Amino acid sequence: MSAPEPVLAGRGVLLVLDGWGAAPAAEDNALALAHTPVLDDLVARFPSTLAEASGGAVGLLPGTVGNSEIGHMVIGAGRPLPYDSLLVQQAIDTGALRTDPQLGALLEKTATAERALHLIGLCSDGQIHAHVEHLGELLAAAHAHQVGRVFIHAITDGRDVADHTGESYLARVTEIAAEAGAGQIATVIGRGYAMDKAGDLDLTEHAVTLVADGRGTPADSVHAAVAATDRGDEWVPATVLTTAEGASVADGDAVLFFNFRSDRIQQFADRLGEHLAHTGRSVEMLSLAQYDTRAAIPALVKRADASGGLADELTAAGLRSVRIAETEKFEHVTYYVNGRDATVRDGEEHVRITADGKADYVARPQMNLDRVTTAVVEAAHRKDVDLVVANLANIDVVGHTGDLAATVLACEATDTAVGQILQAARDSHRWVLAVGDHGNAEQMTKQAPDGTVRPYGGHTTNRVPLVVVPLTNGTSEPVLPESATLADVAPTLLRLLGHKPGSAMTGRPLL
Ligand SMILES: O=C(O)[C@H](O)COP(=O)(O)O
Ligand SMILES: [Mn+2]
Ligand SMILES: [Mn+2]
Repeated sequence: MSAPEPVLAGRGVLLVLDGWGAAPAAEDNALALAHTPVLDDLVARFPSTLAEASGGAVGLLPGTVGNSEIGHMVIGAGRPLPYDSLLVQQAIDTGALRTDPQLGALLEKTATAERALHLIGLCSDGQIHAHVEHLGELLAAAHAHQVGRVFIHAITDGRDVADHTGESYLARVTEIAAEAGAGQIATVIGRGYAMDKAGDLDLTEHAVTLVADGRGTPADSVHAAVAATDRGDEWVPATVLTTAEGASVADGDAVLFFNFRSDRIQQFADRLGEHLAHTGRSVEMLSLAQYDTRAAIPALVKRADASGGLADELTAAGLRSVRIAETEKFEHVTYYVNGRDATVRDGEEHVRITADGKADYVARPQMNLDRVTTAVVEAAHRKDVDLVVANLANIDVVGHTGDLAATVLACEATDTAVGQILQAARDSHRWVLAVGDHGNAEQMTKQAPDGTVRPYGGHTTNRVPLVVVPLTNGTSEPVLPESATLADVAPTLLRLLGHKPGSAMTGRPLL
């Protein structure tokens, strides 16, 4: 007779610790510096492994840091998904982007009517929202179609790349334009204004009126633009370069957004479209990849299919899930885990914990973790909930500030919350799978292009801890494979729930 199955199927908790990466202890590893007895014990005492969460393992270009969108999409899909940045690069490599009929028609029309083309996007090689090198292909197409006036409305980063690197990326934009034979930087603004996703339209308005109406501080160089603030690249104020004449968007012009990720540019794209329409300007818009804007914007690169994931399998099995996160990561445990599908399926409940007042992550690294934890504990005690899916945002969101001390506090607050959630799971006879969606806090400095080591709040290519606290019959603890990827999470969750992996899943159950 075979040995009894050590792992019992039952109800459980998927706990995503956003930004929880694995790296050796170091003076810039906030997770190692933090006092985290719960997480230390969790990894030491229970079946655990390290999962690939970046590059080709999740559907990104090799060597590319992970991000929350693809991380949660792959956690849900149970397979790597070609991410928008990969699909854009493939379209560039095959020549498909440069010869795209939609792009060609827009450029032809703009050139013939002697109107201007406006390119808007994040100028860095962070590869989370955009890649500055994609500009080269778009500018080359504009040059080929002889578009006479091409204005680049540059958004500076400082969040996905080391801070105070904005000027070097803008210099690269100028080089790219010269190589392509088209384009000049017309305006500069920080992503804090242009890429807000929290609905703060006052911030967005700075970017809208800058690009549409030229409302900004005049500057005679990108150096002057970037130097106009000591708040870093994320908060460069709306700046108009006096070297670019007549760069406001006029009636009949064309706009092309070159961020490949939607979630932080869509608020700006929507508001710009509304502002131009309200001021009687008819402007055609295109986006490099598909956006979730209210008003549809034709996209040059379409999204990969992400259906057949966890959400579909839970529904097919008649299982109920509750999705819990605070605002910054709410879309991740719902829309992205579900494969960028906004359908709220039967048996799926959403709990969004909203912030009370304006977020200040350095001053309040605990964010709203207490209320998130309370909601997770409550859901865990419900017998009608098969799977609780929760994201604790602090390690990543505070990590993005680049402030090491605040991030250490965020890790410690997370540790306490995980302790409470593990206790609730024990009390309610639930298994727990805890996993990071990409790395962040384990590396809080990075060498900048000039060789200096600077604070770094961006993501990493490090593997992420994946730990299972199983329900067992007390015979033996399962052992997880030495290596895994985020694609193995959904098959493992279904196994822990007593179900087989979905037919579309290429990941495998880890126990
Ligand atoms: O948008 C952000 O906050 C960062 O650029 C990316 O972080 P995320 O991928 O964790 O959302
Ligand atoms: Mn994340
Ligand atoms: Mn992040």
